[in-house]
Amino acid sequence: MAQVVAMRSIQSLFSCPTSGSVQERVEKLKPSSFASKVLARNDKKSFNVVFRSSHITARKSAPELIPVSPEDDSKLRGVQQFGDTSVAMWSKPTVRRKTKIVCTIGPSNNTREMIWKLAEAGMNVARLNMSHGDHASHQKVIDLVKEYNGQAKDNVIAIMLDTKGPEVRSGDLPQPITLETGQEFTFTIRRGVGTSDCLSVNYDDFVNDVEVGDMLLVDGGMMSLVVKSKTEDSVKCEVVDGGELKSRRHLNVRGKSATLPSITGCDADIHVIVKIESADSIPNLHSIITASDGAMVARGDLGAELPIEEVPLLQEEIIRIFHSMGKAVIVATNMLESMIVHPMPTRAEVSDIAIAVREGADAIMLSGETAHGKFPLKAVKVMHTVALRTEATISGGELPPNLGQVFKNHMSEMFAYHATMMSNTLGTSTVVFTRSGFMAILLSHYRPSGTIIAFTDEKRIQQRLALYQGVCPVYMEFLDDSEETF
Ligand SMILES: Nc1ncnc2c1ncn2[C@@H]1O[C@H](COP(=O)(O)OP(=O)(O)O)[C@@H](O)[C@H]1O
Ligand SMILES: C=C(OP(=O)(O)O)C(=O)O
Repeated sequence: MAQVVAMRSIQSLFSCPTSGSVQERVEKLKPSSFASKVLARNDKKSFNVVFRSSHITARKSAPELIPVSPEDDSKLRGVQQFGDTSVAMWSKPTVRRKTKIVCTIGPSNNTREMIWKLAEAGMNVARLNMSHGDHASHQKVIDLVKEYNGQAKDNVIAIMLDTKGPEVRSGDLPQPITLETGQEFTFTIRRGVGTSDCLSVNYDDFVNDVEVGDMLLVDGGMMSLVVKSKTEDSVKCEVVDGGELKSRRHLNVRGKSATLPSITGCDADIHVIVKIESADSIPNLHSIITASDGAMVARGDLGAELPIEEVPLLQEEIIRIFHSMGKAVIVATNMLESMIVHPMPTRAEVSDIAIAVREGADAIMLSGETAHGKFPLKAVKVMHTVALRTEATISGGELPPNLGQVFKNHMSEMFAYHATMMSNTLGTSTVVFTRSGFMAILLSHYRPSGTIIAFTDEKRIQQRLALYQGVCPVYMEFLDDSEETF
């Protein structure tokens, strides 16, 4: 069953003035005087009550639940007011953030308390990087997310397993070592080596793949070494840019893709998101799209294998191509890197988030910022606020160019297209009833201005839909008679 209904959204407490001049907006954004601060605090109280007391039902209007901490409420009121770009006849569409946030789970946030707090702060997808941690620790996180989902009515968290794919990594070290510029350092394919001048790599063909003169990049270029000589099992290098080398770091050869075996098949009923991380994948994007449900723009590895100046162009291109084919795209790596150690992002990082949102990414990702950073919650809140603010400036109504050619199901596309048109014109949310998730994904593809509230009778599908731009997935039991369900 898949049914689409255009639905009017609650206006809640938000007022909707027209966008105003830049000067007016700047005035509004200036720090408030004491009097207005007191007012804002009083406002916040009622604002919270209204938000927290909303529930989603099939018949009632859509709720205005925003996964955000209470202290952000006053800021968000501002966001809504300044971002009214709606062309809608009746009202401004909902202010729920559409771009989803992926948080990598690691030592900084793998507790029950932190998973709950991250979810409340805006996490939509929990990512487990299988290159780190062990199965038991990942299982614990999966159980915690399931527990959270079990008690959260309408804020479900998807789980993304980042499998140990075809990547070259250095081995484990008892403690980080310092590489000094100019020193000799050896990588070996022998297992279990981890001293101050020699370290294992996890890839047996490493010695065959690299050549004398190649530049090896650690963590996408945080450190680099030039290859001086090779033996049967080792590669002797000289450190060009030194630094602190920790366990299990990414290794790339500048400008080369490793000839690593890739995953060839998968029987499980899972969504497959491919990581676009090698130079080799770029000419093959079209076949990759067909074989996957979406893509992650792995900017770290991409920027190591290709010249860094190509990364923003590739990001835009990958988003465009995957989106035009109706597939999800996640923009990953370094989005708020400085927040691993600082409580405030750089302005360039804020711009980076805004660009990914404007380019139409379904999701934006935090890696070390949440996995081992000092400010995981603050990082999520920054991402949430910047995405929401940016989305408020994007006018809806632009349709993907290849209408009727993506999903090969013209009737569904027609429904999705016209529902999007209607909801944009009326300034409403869209409600869809979907068993497989297909119709919700199709609607997301058209990027309506309002939220897509997707009711499904499959918990698995509800979780999966959490990744898609603009989709608010809600579980409900469907009755045999669809009239009764509605
Ligand atoms: N499950 C985990 N256990 C321990 N540390 C982790 C885990 N997941 C991530 N980390 C830490 O967070 C960092 C950033 O995560 P991520 O970007 O996924 O890793 P990487 O860049 O190594 O591929 C990792 O380098 C690692 O130090
Ligand atoms: C996302 C990436 O991979 P990882 O998290 O494994 O560093 C990347 O290379 O950008």
